[in-house]
Amino acid sequence: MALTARSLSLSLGRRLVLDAISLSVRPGRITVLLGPNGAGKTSLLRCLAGLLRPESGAIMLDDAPIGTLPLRERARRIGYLPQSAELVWSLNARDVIALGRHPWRSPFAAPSEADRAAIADAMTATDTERFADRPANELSGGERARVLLARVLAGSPEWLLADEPLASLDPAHQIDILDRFRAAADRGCGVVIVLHDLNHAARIADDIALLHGGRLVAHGPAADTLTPAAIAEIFDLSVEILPAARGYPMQIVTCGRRNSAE
Ligand SMILES: Nc1ncnc2c1ncn2[C@@H]1O[C@H](COP(=O)(O)OP(=O)(O)OP(=O)(O)O)[C@@H](O)[C@H]1O
Repeated sequence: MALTARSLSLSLGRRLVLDAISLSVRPGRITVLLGPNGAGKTSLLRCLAGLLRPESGAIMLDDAPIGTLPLRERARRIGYLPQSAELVWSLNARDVIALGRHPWRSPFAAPSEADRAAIADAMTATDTERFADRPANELSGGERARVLLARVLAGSPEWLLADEPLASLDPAHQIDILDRFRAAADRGCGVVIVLHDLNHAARIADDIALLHGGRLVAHGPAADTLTPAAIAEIFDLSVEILPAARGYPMQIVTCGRRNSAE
């Protein structure tokens, strides 16, 4: 079982944003996509979710091109959390989260026991019970982000694709959510996350995919990919790598821009 990009190229407008990317991610593992702004992380994630059609190459889910899967099956199997989502519905947070069960429900049927359990689990995982009955469009940015993540988790997807899920969360909820991604992977879910924080990436990733200018520069365990040389090259940063400490397999200390720190 795998979610695979085969020689994937994508242009948006006149810009080549993904250039012959080949990458395979597996169930039970967390893959973090890292790279500077504009590197192509969101574009790759949207292709993996079947939301963007590449101009060449293919996305395969197991042995099937993703575009050949019925939409309902795709929605059941792949949970996609976009980078930012407006909440335009005047629904309370609980009802927004319950929308995550949509691919599993029959029209007009009452929620099943499985639906209710999945929604409750997702709310616990994201600590959203406290504001479950408030209108979702009146929540703070971080509260809204947790509701939208809960909505994806409620769908119990086999593949969880999340684009900067920590961006508006406070530090405690960032750690909670990283732990949730780990728990999902431990249950066999394949997780792909776009992050910007190098230490969060090192903490959570089984594998890191480094993107730069639409190309896949490296793919493998953090210790092999997050080297000072690679970070200097891709992010134009000078860093020191310190040994493992307190749950972090390595600590990346940013010293400054590559040139100014020399
Ligand atoms: N609709 C579009 N039309 C033209 N170019 C686009 C479009 N959407 C994105 N791009 C370009 O594609 C490139 C990759 O964008 P993408 O959003 O995938 O990058 P990213 O790595 O996720 O960046 P960030 O870290 O800033 O979120 C960028 O150069 C961006 O300007």
